[in-house]
Amino acid sequence: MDLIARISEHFGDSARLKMDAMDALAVPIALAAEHMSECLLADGKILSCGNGGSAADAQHFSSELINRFEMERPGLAAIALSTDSSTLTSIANDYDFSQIFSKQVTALGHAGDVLLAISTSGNSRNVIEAIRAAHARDMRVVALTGNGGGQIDELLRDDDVHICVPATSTARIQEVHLLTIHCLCDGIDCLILGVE
Ligand SMILES: O=C(CO)[C@@H](O)[C@H](O)[C@H](O)[C@H](O)COP(=O)(O)O
Ligand SMILES: [Zn+2]
Repeated sequence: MDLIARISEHFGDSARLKMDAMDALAVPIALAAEHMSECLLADGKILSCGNGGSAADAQHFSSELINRFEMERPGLAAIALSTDSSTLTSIANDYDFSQIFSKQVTALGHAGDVLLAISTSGNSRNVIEAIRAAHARDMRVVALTGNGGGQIDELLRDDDVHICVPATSTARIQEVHLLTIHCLCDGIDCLILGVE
């Protein structure tokens, strides 16, 4: 087993995908940053959700809004829906795992808020139900997906934003999702602080 060769391949694949995806993703990422900054400036908040690595991404994003990214600014309103073990276990136990995010969206979401829905396959039931709940609350959705967007692609509305990574490997898609999240944080900071 030539581990060095495998590592070189991972680095090469990841770097190539990032460069290849830039043309397709720059416009929807910029649009998502505009929607999110408008929402935050209007006293709205951003809810975020996902499973596994995408749960970590949802938390990563909300912590960079609540605390800071790279520029000094006031904290921004964001809640990751994957963090409260009492809420998550009681919803999964009493109802169904597919409702762990949607019940939180219904309880916490208001018209004008934004849901950042993260799924590499686009097919995770609990993320799909969260999107349905956001629409029912008149919230906009920013979907971060891959694999063609799966069922989430069919669910999104015209005023939602779909950032779909053109890849099939979960790991590679997640790597572009993290870069996208940092672009969103930077875009939000620039728009809110009026950086030229
Ligand atoms: O991080 C990884 C694999 O890299 C996994 O934990 C992955 O996030 C989980 O399998 C998720 O359940 C996949 O869900 P999704 O991205 O398809 O919505
Ligand atoms: Zn970060």
